[in-house]
Amino acid sequence: MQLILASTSPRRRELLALLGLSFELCPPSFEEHPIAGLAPVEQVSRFAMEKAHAVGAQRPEDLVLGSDTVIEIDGQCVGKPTDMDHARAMLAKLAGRPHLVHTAVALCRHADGMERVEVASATVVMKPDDGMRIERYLATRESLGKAGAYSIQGWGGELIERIEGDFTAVVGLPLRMVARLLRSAGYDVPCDVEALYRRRPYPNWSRFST
Ligand SMILES: Cc1cn([C@H]2C[C@H](O)[C@@H](COP(=O)(O)OP(=O)(O)OP(=O)(O)O)O2)c(=O)[nH]c1=O
Repeated sequence: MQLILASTSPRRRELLALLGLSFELCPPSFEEHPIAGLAPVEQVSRFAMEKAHAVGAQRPEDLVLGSDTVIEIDGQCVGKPTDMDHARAMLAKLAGRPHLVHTAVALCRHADGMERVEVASATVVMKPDDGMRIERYLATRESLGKAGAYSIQGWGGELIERIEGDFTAVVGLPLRMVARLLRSAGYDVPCDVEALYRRRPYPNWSRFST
């Protein structure tokens, strides 16, 4: 049984590789169509499951992992910015306050109908904008392609005061949860996950670990 990561995200590929597993990458053919009125946790679960099933339908014997990350603030979902102005508006909204980052992990295997999905949520507290911090950050061009328009593992770390929760959930793949889900689906994960969380071998992980 092959493990497939249904993702185009380099961050998810790097994070899953930290578990020391061999896996194949398959981009899901998938478009995010948010459903109005759906709570952010339900929305993110649906997207993760849809990504997993988009690949699972082509590879019925294999174990497919899909994931999705959204930000929640004031009960609303914030996804990825469409352009730099959108990124600026997102960061201004997040500045000086806490928000939630939800990352869903979905597993499916079409051959036996197995599917499961779970969400890891972390709180991220942003520094207030000092009139320059956001503009300086936008100049790094890191915002595009990132939920909430920032990258905690990159220069975006400068925008963040602290986090409460799993750092890897903020980056886009909560590894403790992934290992547990894979094991519960009968997949061998030989990695010592707790030792990995003590070593924190990813940019900014040690800085923000809780
Ligand atoms: C908040 C945050 C998000 N992100 C990224 C992780 C995800 O790639 C992205 C959220 O968008 P997603 O839509 O969850 O994923 P994606 O389109 O990038 O990749 P996939 O092919 O798996 O659907 O934001 C960071 O890299 N760092 C962060 O601090």
